[in-house]
Amino acid sequence: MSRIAYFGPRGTFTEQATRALTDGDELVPAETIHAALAAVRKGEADGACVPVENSVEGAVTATLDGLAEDEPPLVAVAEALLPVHFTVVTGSGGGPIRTVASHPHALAQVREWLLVNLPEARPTAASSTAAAAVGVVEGQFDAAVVAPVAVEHYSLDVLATGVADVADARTRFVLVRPPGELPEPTGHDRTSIVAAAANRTGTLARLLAELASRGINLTRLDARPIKGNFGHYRFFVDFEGHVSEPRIGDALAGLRRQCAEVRFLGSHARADGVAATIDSGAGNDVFTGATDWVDAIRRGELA
Ligand SMILES: O=C(O)C(=O)C[C@]1(C(=O)O)C=C[C@@H](O)C=C1
Repeated sequence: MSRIAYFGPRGTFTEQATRALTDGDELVPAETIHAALAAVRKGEADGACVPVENSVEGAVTATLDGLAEDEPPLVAVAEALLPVHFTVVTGSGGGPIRTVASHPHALAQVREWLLVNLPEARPTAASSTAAAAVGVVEGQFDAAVVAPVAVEHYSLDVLATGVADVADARTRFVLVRPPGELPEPTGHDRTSIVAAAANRTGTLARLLAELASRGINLTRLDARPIKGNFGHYRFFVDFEGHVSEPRIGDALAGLRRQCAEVRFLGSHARADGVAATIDSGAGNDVFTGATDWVDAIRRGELA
């Protein structure tokens, strides 16, 4: 049985994702994303589950920075995609609702609902949706916007369920571990890297050209500042394919040549099961064939 840390406390969306990604493992809540990742780095947990991106609010920056900056590196081995529909809860005491707390991502995803349904309540940021639930139990806030799983853990009154300004909102979560055996390729994989490229004309274009010229489809591009170096950025690039494929290996080698600093963040199956689009003339057979051709020349068998 593995010990898996997750962004908690108990009752977050991340707990729901962790349950979906594990089977009989011991799940250990951590108060922050940083603490969940640190538990793995310190050897206190075998893996950690953290949110990466939300379809409404975009990147979860604490996760991106934690994966890019801290040592030792961690690698994503699986992902989960959860529909994000919130439950709005209150304490059992009744009374007027003057404050409504949640994770900033959650508050941003229900802003219109709050304006219509709780116009008098002041939105207040909490470290996670579940931390907001705890705050309601402890009398700090009158209401909270939480994950459905939170009502299993805390004694709260449910005011509304299925709350979301954007009906199709989703968050993607990853399970990260120390580098080790990689997941098998499935044909519907995602590879993630973070690269710090030199601040020169065309650097980002050259980096992306390594993927485009090999017919590799991007699934996400984010930039985060390199702290203490104003104007310098790291680029997070997710793309279709698995590092074990010749075409992806070739692209990674190209990226390595372009960038002073590249960190491999994992290759694993996509939760949405979308198969990689491979342009004609850019399949693995073409890459293997080209390498075989060079090898034959080197052996003196071809000209
Ligand atoms: O606070 C939680 O419940 C989380 O798991 C974090 C998080 C996020 O980081 O976006 C996850 C999903 C929702 O979009 C709101 C909050």
